[in-house]
Amino acid sequence: MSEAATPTVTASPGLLASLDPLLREWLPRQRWFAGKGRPVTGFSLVAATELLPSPRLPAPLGQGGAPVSRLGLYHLLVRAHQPLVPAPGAPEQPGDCYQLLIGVREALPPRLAPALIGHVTEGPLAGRTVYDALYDARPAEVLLEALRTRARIGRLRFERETDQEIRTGLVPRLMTAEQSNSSVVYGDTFILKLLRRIVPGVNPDLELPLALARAGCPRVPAPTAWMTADLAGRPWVLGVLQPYVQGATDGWELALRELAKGEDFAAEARALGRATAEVHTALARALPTVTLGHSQLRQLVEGMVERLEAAVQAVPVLRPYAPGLRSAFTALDDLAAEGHTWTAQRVHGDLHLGQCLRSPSGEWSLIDFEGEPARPLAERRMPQPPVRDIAGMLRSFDYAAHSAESPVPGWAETCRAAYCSGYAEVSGRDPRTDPVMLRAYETDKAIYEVVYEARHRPDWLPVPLSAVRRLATAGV
Ligand SMILES: Nc1ncnc2c1ncn2[C@@H]1O[C@H](COP(=O)(O)OP(=O)(O)O)[C@@H](O)[C@H]1O
Ligand SMILES: O=P(O)(O)O[C@H]1O[C@H](CO)[C@@H](O[C@H]2O[C@H](CO)[C@@H](O)[C@H](O)[C@H]2O)[C@H](O)[C@H]1O
Repeated sequence: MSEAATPTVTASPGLLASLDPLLREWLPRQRWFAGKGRPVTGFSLVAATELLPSPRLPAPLGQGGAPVSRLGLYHLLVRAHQPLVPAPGAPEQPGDCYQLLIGVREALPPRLAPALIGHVTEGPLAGRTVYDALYDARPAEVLLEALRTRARIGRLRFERETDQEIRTGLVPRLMTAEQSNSSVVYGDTFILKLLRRIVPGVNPDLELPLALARAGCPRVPAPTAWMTADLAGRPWVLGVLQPYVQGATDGWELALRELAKGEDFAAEARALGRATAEVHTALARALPTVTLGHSQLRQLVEGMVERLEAAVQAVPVLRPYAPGLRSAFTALDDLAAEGHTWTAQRVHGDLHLGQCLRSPSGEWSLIDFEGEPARPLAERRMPQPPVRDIAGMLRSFDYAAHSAESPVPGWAETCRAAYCSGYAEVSGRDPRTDPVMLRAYETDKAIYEVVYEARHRPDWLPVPLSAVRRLATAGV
């Protein structure tokens, strides 16, 4: 029986207490930590699974003189407690749940220095060093082996599509790019995305690619296997394994490369429009669609107005544009009041150039169907007008044009037109024939981007702000 398939204990008394002070320091420094700006004041354990038993001190010899494993491995789901606001004495509450893979060693070899969480001084792991085990080959192999063998370990469930095989001996490497989650590439054959912030229920990052692949849509890397936790009778999606598109370039990189050469991007933008329409058409066939009448539209518009108001509070530079931006939303409500209806369906939910991969043979795939992670899961899984994704891509062309070292006049406009034409060729619907909905979603996205940039990349703030200026006056 492989180590990964060995049934193990699902909790180790005192484990979390001994890690607590180290995690309080380490967790907020991670790129994927969603509660930035507020301290972590404690943790509660959602689930703990021992995947490899921890080394004993001093490291003993096993039977026949063979050394016993020097690596322990825990899979943890922990809820971080944080104050509601970053003020001293503010009431705290259990917040987001995070997935951690904790490696335990007596000492960390230098190659694992970037993975260090800290040295444990108390409790069952006292005297050992703990670290983010995804940086280490052996723990990453344990996960792949569990997926390959469809293991069940404690509450962890490793599933695989019945017609998909995973061969052994694939060498893992952690992707080090700054991301919302953590991904490990295995021998350039598979990529395992481990979700970091975990929510109960079906996650669209598995649900949608699986539905698309099963419907025969070739525009997504088809999930090969996935990992869930069975908690309180519900599956919590923890990770998805997909084929790795070797030599792929993402749309953002490609667009910037073409811009630097002064080239237009129309042919690729058209292909991206076609790919988006293929995905939308397949999603509309595979999953429910609904008709949005006035009352549903009103709710949608109210959501947009609320986000605008919250954004104005968070980023006051938006204030002078608020009336113009609001008019983009009320125009939509007016159209609905006249009896206009729209079809809503499952969509990508956070589409931009960085979410599109082009293979060396020129085929486009869409990835990362998680939606906007900050929004509640139920909202992310609701049918929505497909124009939402289109607006996301149009914003992305605008971002690329603004990021060019030497601007190419008309570049974004050409991309927009080509993308919409490509979309119309496949779907039969040109998004430009629905300008009120398009403006409303572009406005909503630009406002989101203003908040995102103010929080994460203040140097980029002028990019969405220039769109805000344009969109605030577009209806006047
Ligand atoms: N199937 C794939 N083949 C090749 N590279 C991929 C694949 N899926 C994701 N990637 C790479 O991994 C990066 C992160 O993936 P993504 O799903 O966007 O994760 P995150 O939610 O962490 O941002 C992508 O930008 C892309 O470079
Ligand atoms: O990468 P995520 O899916 O987590 O998305 C977040 O980060 C994106 C930036 O990395 C941000 O996208 C914005 O910047 C992009 C260029 O870097 C641009 O192509 C997008 O159009 C623009 O929205 C995204 O908004 C945010 O959710």
